[in-house]
Amino acid sequence: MHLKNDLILRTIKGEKTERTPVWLMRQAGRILPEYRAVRNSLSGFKELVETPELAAEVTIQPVDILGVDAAIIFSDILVIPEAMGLPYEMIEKKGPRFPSTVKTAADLKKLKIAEADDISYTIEAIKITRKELQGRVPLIGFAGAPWTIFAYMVEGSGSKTFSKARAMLYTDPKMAHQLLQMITDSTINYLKGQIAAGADLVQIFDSWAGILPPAHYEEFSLKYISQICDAIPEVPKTVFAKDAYFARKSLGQINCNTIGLDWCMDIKESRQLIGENKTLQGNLDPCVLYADEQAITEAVKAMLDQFGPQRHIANLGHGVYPDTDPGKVKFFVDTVKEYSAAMH
Ligand SMILES: Cc1c2[nH]c(c1CCC(=O)O)Cc1[nH]c(c(CCC(=O)O)c1C)Cc1[nH]c(c(CCC(=O)O)c1C)Cc1[nH]c(c(C)c1CCC(=O)O)C2
Repeated sequence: MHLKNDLILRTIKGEKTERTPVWLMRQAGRILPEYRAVRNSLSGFKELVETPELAAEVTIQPVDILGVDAAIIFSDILVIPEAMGLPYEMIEKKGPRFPSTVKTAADLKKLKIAEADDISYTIEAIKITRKELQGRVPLIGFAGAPWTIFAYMVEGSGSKTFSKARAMLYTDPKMAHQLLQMITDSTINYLKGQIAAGADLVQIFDSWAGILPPAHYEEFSLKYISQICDAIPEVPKTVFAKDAYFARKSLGQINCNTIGLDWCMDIKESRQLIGENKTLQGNLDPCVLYADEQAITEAVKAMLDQFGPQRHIANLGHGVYPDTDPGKVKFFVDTVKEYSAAMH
């Protein structure tokens, strides 16, 4: 389908553009009252994820309301473990929980490699979204990085330390690699399904990258992210490895197009480490959006000046926080558009 706004795709190729594209991680859900309204009409988060028409509706809301330059499909990274045979629950105000976790070889044996068809609700949601967007903006597909998915499958929930998951890397590295490979194969199947359904680009979220020592990061995370990137030549790929400042040089060498930066990563230093051939995405501190408009304007300008006019997709350094005023988010989007247009 012809895209009326392909700023992100041109920026990823390194082309000169009329302004910097902008979207927000976790823009679908979390902040909009319009999302809450849809969500409250259902039994909970999972029902929304599994109802394609409504998932498509909340995917498009931020495009209509905030004016972002891309939609990201409404789903969750945890649909992969579920499709492999390890279901999750989403506990209101607390987050995800796995009633059973992977502890032993017997637990591993019960799992399978997921096919895209096992997550047909999200594949269907992508088809509907794509149709309803009518080419207004590109649609981003996504998955969790194998290490981050592994962390939830072994730990069973969120955690400050993920000590059960990290322990397995020392106590049974062979089993850890087996599980990581199964997650990787499942993720490749799933992302290929998303692309066939109409995703224009994909992002891999390695939310728990930063808790691994650098050598473990290379062995247990980057290796598998790299496999995924190599297996998906069809569309541009973004890798966001939160807190993995130590891995920026290696990330610059894998087969992806864009690297996401969190707000603690120095922009110029990141550009030096990653090199000139990748597009960078990020990286405003999500807390800037609690400040007044003048402070937001100054922070946006400082960010845009440091990234420069090319090979930059403006975003926050992590997902937008749930209690952020949507008006401030809109102001952020508008400010990026206005100031970057002047800069170009
Ligand atoms: C670690 C992780 C998860 N999910 C995700 C990550 C990686 C990104 C990151 O680091 O923030 C990714 C994700 N989750 C969701 C999306 C939708 C698309 C988007 O707007 O980006 C995406 C891309 C919806 C969601 N996923 C979740 C919600 C909130 C559920 C609700 O109350 O409606 C949404 C909109 C629930 C979720 N899902 C997860 C957690 C820890 C939680 C609870 C805390 C929270 O994020 O609100 C796992």
